[in-house]
Amino acid sequence: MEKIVVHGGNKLNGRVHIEGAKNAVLPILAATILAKDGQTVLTNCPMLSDVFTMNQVLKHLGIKVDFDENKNKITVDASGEISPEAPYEYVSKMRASIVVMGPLLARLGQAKVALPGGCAIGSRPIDLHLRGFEALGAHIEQHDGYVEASAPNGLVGTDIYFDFPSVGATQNVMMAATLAKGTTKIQNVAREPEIVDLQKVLNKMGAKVSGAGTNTITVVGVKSLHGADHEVVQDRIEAGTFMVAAALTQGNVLIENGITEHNLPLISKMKQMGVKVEQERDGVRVIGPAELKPVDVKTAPYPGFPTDMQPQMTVLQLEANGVSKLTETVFENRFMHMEELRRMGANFDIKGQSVIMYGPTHFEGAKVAATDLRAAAALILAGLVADGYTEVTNLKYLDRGYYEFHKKLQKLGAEVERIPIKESDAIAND
Ligand SMILES: CC(=O)N[C@H]1[C@@H](OP(=O)(O)OP(=O)(O)OC[C@H]2O[C@@H](n3ccc(=O)[nH]c3=O)[C@H](O)[C@@H]2O)O[C@H](CO)[C@@H](O)[C@@H]1O
Ligand SMILES: C=C(OP(=O)(O)O)C(=O)O
Repeated sequence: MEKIVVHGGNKLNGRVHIEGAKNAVLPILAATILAKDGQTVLTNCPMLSDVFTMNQVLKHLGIKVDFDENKNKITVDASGEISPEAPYEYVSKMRASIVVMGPLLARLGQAKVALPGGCAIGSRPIDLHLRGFEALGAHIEQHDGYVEASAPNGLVGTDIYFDFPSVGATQNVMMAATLAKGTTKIQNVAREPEIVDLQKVLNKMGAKVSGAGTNTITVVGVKSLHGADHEVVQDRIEAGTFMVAAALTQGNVLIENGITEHNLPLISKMKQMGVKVEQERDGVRVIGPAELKPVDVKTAPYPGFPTDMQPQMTVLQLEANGVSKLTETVFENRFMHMEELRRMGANFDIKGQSVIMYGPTHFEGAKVAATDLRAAAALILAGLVADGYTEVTNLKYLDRGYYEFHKKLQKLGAEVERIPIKESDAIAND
């Protein structure tokens, strides 16, 4: 086991390279299940533990997967016989594996996937996914911790309305509909850039999907799909995390090839706080001010403020001079990082879905533990501006979504290292 040790106080300066998006590549890997012919070649794939887990899921299904890590390239060949079952060992490691269900059901007329269960940020049910499959004509049964879907005569296109624009349900149902008979219209869908990226891949594979990025997606069913080549879209959450790092440390950082339009809610709030954000030829430049102004933020589905930037944003708000509020509307339990930040000197009250923060904070280095992926990033960010040393443990969460985070921070001038945990420390962390 390892920990990250940060010595705070350095301003970040320089350029940072951003990887392909975790939340785009995972559903795209699931989509490769649909290709009965040919290979799918994905480039700009981030080297993250979640990506390795999804590769394992595909391999378990009988699909050939080759990850050329030097080239960030994954080649998938799903042309042979495949199995309909994704077992608990894999699904429990990563909730996103539930998105294999739509492609399996579409291709095989059946799917058996372990129920993913809850996680640190909330309960995360899959009722919207299942209702979508049922509307397409699938029969659903749940037993022994598994959900089984079957449609022996194939799925049939229909009109579907989601009560909430769930990202995973949108992806799962749009993939299921690609091979359905007739047309499927899905309303109140998620509009995230990762949904747009999935639509691009599906269409390259021969599907007829339109509307991604709006609140209605239309899928005209086709007979079969084939492999395709695709470059995965940039990770807007990794980009946003480095934007916050620059703003927080009074730094000056160029986010290489940053896609401003994917981070508008974050950029708008940072500008209100006094941060300079400028589009340049090579990317987005972020310059942190001497003093941050307080702001109120509310998370919402895209194009609202992303919940995946919420923990990082709370660190920036805590550093601001005055009272800030953050309201979390997407997940019911995403303030776990706040108590760790309290150990570093943060002063705040949690009232229902909101946290009221009293800045500016005099962050002090402490031993803290990550509770989930973005919490891990937030604690490291706080360490960048804390007096003394901050030690962050539970890095398995960080590795789900950030590739060599400490090395990228080092390159920008932070004093940060990743080192093995001594046995005596590990006991304290159990
Ligand atoms: C791999 C991936 O892309 N993960 C992202 C995806 O997760 P994920 O796809 O799981 O997120 P959803 O949009 O589905 O979930 C959002 C909310 O809807 C609820 N819900 C969802 C489905 C359902 O059937 N019933 C239901 O009630 C969830 O409990 C949650 O409160 O979108 C989230 C919201 O932007 C992000 O935080 C995650 O990083
Ligand atoms: C919550 C996240 O991911 P996942 O849905 O994969 O847990 C995230 O990326 O912040």
